[in-house]
Amino acid sequence: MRYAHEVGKVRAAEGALMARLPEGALMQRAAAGLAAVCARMLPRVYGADVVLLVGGGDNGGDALYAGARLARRGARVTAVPAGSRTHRGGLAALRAAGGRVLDRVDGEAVSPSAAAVIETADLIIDGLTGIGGTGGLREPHATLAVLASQATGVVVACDVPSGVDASSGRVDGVAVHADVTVTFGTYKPGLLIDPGAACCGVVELVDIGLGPDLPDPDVVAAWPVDVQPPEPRPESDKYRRGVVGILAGGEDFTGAAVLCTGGAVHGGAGMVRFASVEHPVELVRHRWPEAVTTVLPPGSGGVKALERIGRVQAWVVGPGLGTGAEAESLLEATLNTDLPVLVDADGLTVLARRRDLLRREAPTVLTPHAGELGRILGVERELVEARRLEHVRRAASELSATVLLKGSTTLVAEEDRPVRVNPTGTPRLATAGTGDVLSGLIGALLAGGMSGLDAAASGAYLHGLAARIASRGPVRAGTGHPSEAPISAYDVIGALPEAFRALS
Ligand SMILES: NC(=O)C1=CN([C@@H]2O[C@H](COP(=O)(O)OP(=O)(O)OC[C@H]3O[C@@H](n4cnc5c(N)ncnc54)[C@H](OP(=O)(O)O)[C@@H]3O)[C@@H](O)[C@H]2O)[C@@H](O)CC1
Ligand SMILES: [K+]
Repeated sequence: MRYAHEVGKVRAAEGALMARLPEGALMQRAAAGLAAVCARMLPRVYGADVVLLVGGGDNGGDALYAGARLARRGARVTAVPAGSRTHRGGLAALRAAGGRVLDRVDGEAVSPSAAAVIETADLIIDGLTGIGGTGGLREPHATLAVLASQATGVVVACDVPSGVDASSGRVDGVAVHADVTVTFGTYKPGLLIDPGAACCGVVELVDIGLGPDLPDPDVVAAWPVDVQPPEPRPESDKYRRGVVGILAGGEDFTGAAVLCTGGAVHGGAGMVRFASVEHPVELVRHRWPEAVTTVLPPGSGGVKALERIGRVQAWVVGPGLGTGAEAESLLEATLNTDLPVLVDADGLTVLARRRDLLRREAPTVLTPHAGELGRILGVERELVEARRLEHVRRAASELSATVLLKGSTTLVAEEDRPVRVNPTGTPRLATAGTGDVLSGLIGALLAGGMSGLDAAASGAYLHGLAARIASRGPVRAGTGHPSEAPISAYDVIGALPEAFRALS
């Protein structure tokens, strides 16, 4: 796992470690790591034009010491100081190494000479704000951040791209858009969660020895080895591998039923039981003959319906189900069982008015997007998008459920556990029906015996990986990048076997 700690924990660990080290040692470790990454980014350090954007705190100090190291290797280093003060030791080190220091930038008026060096630099180190940054960037930092983001040189953010809130990934206003972020001691949640994550480029972690002093992480992101879907054993039969029951679709909404069932069929379930009214059942039978289907006559109550369907090990309720009395009765019946239940889409709309149904012991997994979560919590969608970590945690705690918040950087939260941030995925996943595939897939993993947190996080991982596999073609000659194509929800289902194989 990649571990991320919020600012308070980083500072506490730093304090404990600094007490055992000579003064300035930690900053030298950070600066050495930063300079080493910068040197790797340049074709030649000797003669390269390097600009340091230097804020008033230790983040600026790191940039100055790293700049001094590059200057000693022959780079032409220019510091652009911003803010009311500048790190003294760092400034002296840069000057001693032959670096140039421009006049301090005040207000919005960045001098033409400062703007010109930023524009033409081979590499820009962003040392405006790190973990000490609070709120939206003030001037002149905001203008400098925009100039850096627009420049043609490589932008390397020191610890955190300035303008990104290190603990949450919030960005109020502008932020530096880096090609590489060199972060010290531990990842910060804001480097893994959008909108902050989108500002980071590639994140490089520099070990400065904080490890032994760091407590449990606040946020974690899986490596492939951390994702371990249930493996069938030689003695497994279809019942022991887990039967997932899907209650989805209606006369008007049939696609969700077919896609959700497809996610479960390719998600490793031993058997998929699908139940709905006649039309979606016909379509599911046609597309997924593997599924065992049940037609629910209109008006059949929830408990009776579950009896007709037969035994399952986990339920998925909601995609395309509608939000009326029948949908509510089915949702209530499944939540009254002692089985794991995943609630998605229309099921979440019903839950928004029936939160009482969530008083249960068995695992409950909710898979909202920002709008659905906003409806359940009674806040605007935009606010959820802007503060994803805060809202997913709040939902998990208030609803006593595992909550998977879909979107760019999908998050999975459970009370008192580190939040899982999904590292896979592609913006091409933002297309109709992919959420239905995800809920079927997670349902299969739940039925296979995974906990709510593991099933949701592993499902998100596999789903995002399948989307990448589906959208990416061969590497384009001369670019080093794979070609890409738009994908459909069906393509994601089709790529699930390869995503599973990539983990084994
Ligand atoms: N912890 C560790 O383990 C280690 C930490 N290290 C390094 O120290 C960094 C933390 O340094 P830090 O505490 O001095 O804070 P920092 O990020 O420089 O920001 C403070 C400055 O920013 C300013 N400022 C704030 N908000 C602003 C805004 N919205 N808009 C504009 N300005 C704003 C604020 O201004 P003020 O509020 O004082 O006017 C002040 O001048 C950390 O990220 C890492 O790089 C490593 O060297 C060693 C290991
Ligand atoms: K920075």
